[in-house]
Amino acid sequence: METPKPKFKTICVFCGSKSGTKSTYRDAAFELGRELVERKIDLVYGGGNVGLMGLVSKTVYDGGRHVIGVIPKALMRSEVACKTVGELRVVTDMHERKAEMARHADAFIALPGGYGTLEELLEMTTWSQLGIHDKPVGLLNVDGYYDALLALFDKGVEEGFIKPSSRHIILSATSAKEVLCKMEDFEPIHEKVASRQSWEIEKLGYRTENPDGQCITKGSY
Ligand SMILES: C/C(=C\CNc1ncnc2c1ncn2[C@@H]1O[C@H](COP(=O)(O)O)[C@@H](O)[C@H]1O)CO
Repeated sequence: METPKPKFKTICVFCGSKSGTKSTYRDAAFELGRELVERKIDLVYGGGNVGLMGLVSKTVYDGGRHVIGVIPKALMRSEVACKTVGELRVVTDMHERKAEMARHADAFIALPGGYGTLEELLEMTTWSQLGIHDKPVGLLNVDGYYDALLALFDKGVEEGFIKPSSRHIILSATSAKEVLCKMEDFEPIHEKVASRQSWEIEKLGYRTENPDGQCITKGSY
């Protein structure tokens, strides 16, 4: 019997530029890296060699998969270029970085992290809500790190700020295997809109079109 084609070719991982205080965060980063290798999935990420970012990228690279790091000029220092594994793409700013990471990825996963990780996770969630992309967004809730954030999203639904259907954009799980399974089963919430719109994220912006190819939304990140 033929092995089914892997659903994702490249996954973008958002995660801390620090490793956190518990070894479970490092274990989860390593486990995710190994799981990507096992499933023959390539990695795109923020390009740093520090914290959980460094751990995931090294694990995927050492496992023989392709790794693309996308880093803004301002964060780029010569010692980083030497230590970062895989292919390094230098972009002009943080906005271009996010668009470039999204363009390369078939799906997104966030591990524990700080403001940078949260900002990336929430932006990809917002783009999904708006129908700018229809790629799965996974959240690895290691050791309950994201419990408070998930509770806030539930409150957002209760208080009428988040649509119940949008609450399901973020696919949360406690292990790499589980989150990847959920992502494989993901059905885009914007199925109709997405099929009517063609979307593309170019280096400096995005554009969505109606079925006649006329531009209906255009902007830059
Ligand atoms: C250049 C180096 C360290 C500087 N730090 C970062 N390098 C690359 N990418 C980064 C860096 N800091 C944040 N990011 C992006 O945000 C996320 C992590 O931020 P957090 O606040 O630590 O959660 C991460 O996904 C990156 O895309 C030396 O390598």
